[in-house]
Amino acid sequence: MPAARAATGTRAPQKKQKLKENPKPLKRKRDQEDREKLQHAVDEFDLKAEASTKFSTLPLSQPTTSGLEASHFSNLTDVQAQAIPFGLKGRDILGAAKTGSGKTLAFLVPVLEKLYRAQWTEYDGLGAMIISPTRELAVQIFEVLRKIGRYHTFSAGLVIGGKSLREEAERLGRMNILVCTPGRMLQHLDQTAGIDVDNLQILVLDEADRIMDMGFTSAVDALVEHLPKERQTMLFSATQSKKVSDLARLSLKDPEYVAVHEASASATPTTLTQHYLVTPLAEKMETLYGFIKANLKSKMVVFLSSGKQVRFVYESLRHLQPGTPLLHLHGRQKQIQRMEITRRFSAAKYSCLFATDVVARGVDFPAVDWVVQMDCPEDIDTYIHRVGRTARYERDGKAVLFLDPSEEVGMLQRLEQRKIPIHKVNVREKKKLSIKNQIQDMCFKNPDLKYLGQKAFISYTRSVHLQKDKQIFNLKKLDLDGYAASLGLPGAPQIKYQKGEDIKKIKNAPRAGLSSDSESDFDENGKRRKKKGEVKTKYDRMFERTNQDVLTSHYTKLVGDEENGANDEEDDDGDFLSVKRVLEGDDLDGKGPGSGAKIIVGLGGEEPFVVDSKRREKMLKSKKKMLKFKGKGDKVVFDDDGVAHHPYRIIGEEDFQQDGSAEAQRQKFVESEAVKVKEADASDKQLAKDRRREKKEKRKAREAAEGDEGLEGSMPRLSAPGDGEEDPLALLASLPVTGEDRDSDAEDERPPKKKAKKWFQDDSEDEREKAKSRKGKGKVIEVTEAPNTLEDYEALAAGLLED
Ligand SMILES: Nc1ncnc2c1ncn2[C@@H]1O[C@H](COP(=O)(O)OP(=O)(O)OP(=O)(O)O)[C@@H](O)[C@H]1O
Repeated sequence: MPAARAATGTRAPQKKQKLKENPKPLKRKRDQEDREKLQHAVDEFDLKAEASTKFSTLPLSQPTTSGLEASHFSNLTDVQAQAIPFGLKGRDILGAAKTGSGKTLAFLVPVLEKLYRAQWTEYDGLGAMIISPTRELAVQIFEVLRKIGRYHTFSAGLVIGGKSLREEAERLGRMNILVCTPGRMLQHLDQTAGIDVDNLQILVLDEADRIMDMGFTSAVDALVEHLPKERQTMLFSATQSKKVSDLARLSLKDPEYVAVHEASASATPTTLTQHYLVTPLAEKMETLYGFIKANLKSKMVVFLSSGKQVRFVYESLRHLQPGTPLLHLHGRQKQIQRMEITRRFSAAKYSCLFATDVVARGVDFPAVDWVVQMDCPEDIDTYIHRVGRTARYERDGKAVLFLDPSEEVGMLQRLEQRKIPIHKVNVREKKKLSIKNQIQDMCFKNPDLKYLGQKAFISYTRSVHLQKDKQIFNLKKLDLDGYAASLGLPGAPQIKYQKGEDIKKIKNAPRAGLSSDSESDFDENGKRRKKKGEVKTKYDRMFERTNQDVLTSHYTKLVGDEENGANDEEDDDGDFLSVKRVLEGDDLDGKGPGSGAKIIVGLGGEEPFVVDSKRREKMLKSKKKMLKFKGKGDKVVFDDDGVAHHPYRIIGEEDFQQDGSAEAQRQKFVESEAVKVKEADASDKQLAKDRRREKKEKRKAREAAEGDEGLEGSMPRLSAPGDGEEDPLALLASLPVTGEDRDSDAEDERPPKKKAKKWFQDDSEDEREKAKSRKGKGKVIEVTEAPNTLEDYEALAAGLLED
């Protein structure tokens, strides 16, 4: 079939040409081959062979290799060398390695490789989910992912809250890899349409033991419910346990247990030097201050047990200006603030950061010299993670733990059990700096600080009370009066405890309302945004007004923030214990309920409302209860002019008849209205007359002014003849009129009204009239006839030039 052959013959070169023009199919083919080769290399990779020491010896894709090189990662750390090969082979992993040993790359590299080999694209939905217990850590993981994944084409997102749910949700549908915190992610899975997790290939839990702690478990359980069972799962932490219940929950299949530090003597890095010192609770503030002053040329993190402690210590030491930049970070700060503080501390050479355990895990601050544990950690895992903020990746670091004499024995036992090498040091008496009086003085002058001190006291004693390990934590053995005095308080607040709470549960509990889009309920100043349809009363607005004096902020905390329950940290005591307010000597000066004194609020009722007890504070929150203090109020109606009147009332028939018969009353009404109309008519007429007269007078005045101006215009006044004196206005009068002046004088300059044309006048006559009127005012070139000859034009031009 020659025709057919011919046809193929002609088509073949065309196809070749097309391939040349469009190299995409060829590239795709090459990529496919590369991927197949890579998969083969991974399959062939011998897990039993001697562990690799360099990334270049691992079967990794070109984009990952380039990303690692560009980020200056070439040698593998122990945990990476052990975990990455298992990860590449798709095995589930339980990874435990010391702090700062490089666990992040140990899971990020397998994540990138798995999606690369699966040729993951934006249309395949979510391929990998990495869960972190804190926002700070999530941000950090995301940054490392961005660095090493820069040559890949995957889309990656960070889901940690801080933005409105809707804003986050819009982008989620397009992501291949998500780094998230458990609560927020669960919220999206429950509420956001369009997230496709059915294809999820790999799930990672960083700081897995923390995520599996009380408080997060239910969120993780619910989250895992949404995910497909067929997936690879990796769990990493510096303090990992093999708890079977957790593995079952996450449906790990025959997991590989990568425990790098088990072989070593200690669970902490060898480059870390660890000390403890015994200082009574009442002297902790002074010991800390002395320590900071002695290490001004250091970068240190000081761990405290609660956000309130952090705030008080930060605020009071800030006033004392120790001589190094102070920063503070805790979980109740706004996200943007937390990120900014993290950035500033990371960039600082010397600084002191007061923090809660929100940065105890995973956060990789560069070059930290000291970790100070001012409050004893709740357990040894927390101790290990806290001290792990220094001595990271082959660097040296030092740590010191402050212990009350009552905590020493118990804590040392626990540390010994975990083979943690720690040495006792003594505080040099010379170096101790007494700041008690200064703090008391500051609290006396500054009620805000005193209020923070009270809160710090309460939260500290509460945390000790709630700790499970009673061998270490024993409230009865603590000198609480001395502690209160060290915080600048005149006496220890009396506290009532409630039973049955768990400190871990409280610490890990997601912030009330945060699981909803609560963060969007607050504006950047931390004020609660008005919800749709919510009516604000005068009373609400009154409490929103801050900065009028220090006490308003106390009230905002007491009333506003307790209401929202999430914005500030001030609001979570009440559930577990309550402070019996004692009217203290120095509180009788009216410093607000925070200090046990009175506040008087005027609510429009007969008597002002006096807030002098907890019960009355609570009453302020109930609009219903406040009604009786607000007075009764009268009903009024407003007329068209906005004037208030008492409303019309229907009177009884007897009363009505007293004023005469209905007809008589009607007549009377008509007459009275007629009189009113007549009066109104007379006043209207008078008004119209007055207006006419006014107009007439104005017109006359204007005409008179026009007459004067005509006269003046013909008499130059530069030097008034005869008077011999220079007129101060003369120069002004000779100047051309400015635009503004012209406007204001527009009335006067209006051309005289055009006379009606007489029947014998033609247009040329009209022109002549105009010219005549202009003659007196300046030079006018009179053109009697249209120029005809060259001479005519020359004469005209000469005239114009002269002008
Ligand atoms: N292969 C490597 N080469 C050089 N530096 C590395 C390598 N791997 C990790 N690092 C660096 O070591 C530091 C600690 O790494 P990473 O944060 O992953 O530790 P970690 O084991 O997760 O610590 P933690 O238990 O505290 O979370 C980081 O600054 C990181 O850049």
